Amino acid sequence: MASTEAVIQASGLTKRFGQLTAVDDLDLRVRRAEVFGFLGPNGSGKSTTIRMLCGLLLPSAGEIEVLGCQIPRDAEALKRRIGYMTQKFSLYEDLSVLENLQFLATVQGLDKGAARQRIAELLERYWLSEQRQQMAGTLSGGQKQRLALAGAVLHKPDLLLLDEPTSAVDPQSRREFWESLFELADAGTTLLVSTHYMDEAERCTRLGILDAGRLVADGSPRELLDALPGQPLLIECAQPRQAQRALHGCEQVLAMAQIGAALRVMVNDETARQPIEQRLHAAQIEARISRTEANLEDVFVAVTRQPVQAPA
Ligand SMILES: Nc1ncnc2c1ncn2[C@@H]1O[C@H](COP(=O)(O)OP(=O)(O)OP(=O)(O)O)[C@@H](O)[C@H]1O
Repeated sequence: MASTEAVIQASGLTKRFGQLTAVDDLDLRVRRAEVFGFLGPNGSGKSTTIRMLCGLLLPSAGEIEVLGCQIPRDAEALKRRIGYMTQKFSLYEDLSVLENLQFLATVQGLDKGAARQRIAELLERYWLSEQRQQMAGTLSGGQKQRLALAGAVLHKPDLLLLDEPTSAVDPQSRREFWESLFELADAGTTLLVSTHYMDEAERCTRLGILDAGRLVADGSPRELLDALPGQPLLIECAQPRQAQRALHGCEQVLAMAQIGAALRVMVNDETARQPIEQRLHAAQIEARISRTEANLEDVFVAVTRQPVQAPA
C-alpha cells in the first residue's frame, strides 16, 4: 500500500523551448512506493517533465521537490538517490556486461567489496549471469534493457524514473520487465514510468495523462475509468476509417478512435445508437454496433482526443 508521503512534488512546472511550451504549468504529486504511470501522445511533454524532475533539464518556471531535495539546487545530491533509465540504451556497447556494472559502481562510489556483492546479486536477479562477459552491444533488446535496469538500481535508489523503458522489446520481455518493477515497488522503491502501452498503464497504481504539456487526468486506473463522461460503443465493420469519417461531427459522439479493425466511440448513453446507425447507413457502411466495457484506451482518447500511439 502506498503511503501518503510525497516523493515527487512539482507545482507550476513549465518548460519552454523558444515559442513552444513543452510542459505547461504542471502540478504533480507522486507518493512513496507508488507505481505512477505517465501517459500522453507523442510530444506531450513526458520526457521533458521526467528530465526536469531528475535535474537534467532546467525548468523555465515552477517548483520541484524530489525526495526532499529542491531541484535544480540540490540536483547533485539527488543523483545519488535516484535511478534514471530511458528507451535509448545508454551503457557502453563495447564493454562487457560485468565491466559496465563495475564502471557504474565506481561512478556511484561503491567500495570494491560492496560492488562485487551487489553486481553478483543483480546479474542473478536480472538473468544476466551467463552473459556477464558478453559485450553489451551484442545483447538482445530484452537483455540490454535488463542490464540498463540493473545499472539504474545498482546504488539502491529510493526513486526510479523510467522513460518508455519497454518501447524496444517484445511482449514477453515487457511482462518480465514489469515483474521486476513490481519487485522494486514491493521493496519500497517509488516508480515513475512513462509508457504508450495501455496494458502497462493498467498495472500502475496511479496515472497521469499529459496532453500538449498539461496534466489532463490524474488518478488510479479505477478512478479514471469511473470518471469517464460516457460509455463506449464498439463499431465493427470492414471500413472503420470510413465509419470514423461518417460519424465525424455527430453531436452524440463525445470521442472516437480506431483500435485495430474496430472503432470505439464514446457516447453519453444508448440514445446515441440510432443517430449513429443512421449516419453509417447513409454512408452505406454495414456495421455491428455493441456495448463494450470501458478501458483505459477510452480514458486516453476522451482526455486527449487522440488514439493511443504505441511504438511499432
Ligand atoms: N531540447 C529541445 N529543444 C526544442 N524542443 C524540444 C526539446 N526537447 C523536447 N522538445 C519538444 O518538446 C515537446 C515535448 O517533447 P517530449 O520529448 O517531452 O514529449 P514526449 O511526451 O516524451 O514524447 P514521446 O512520447 O514521443 O517520447 C516536443 O514538441 C519536442 O519536440
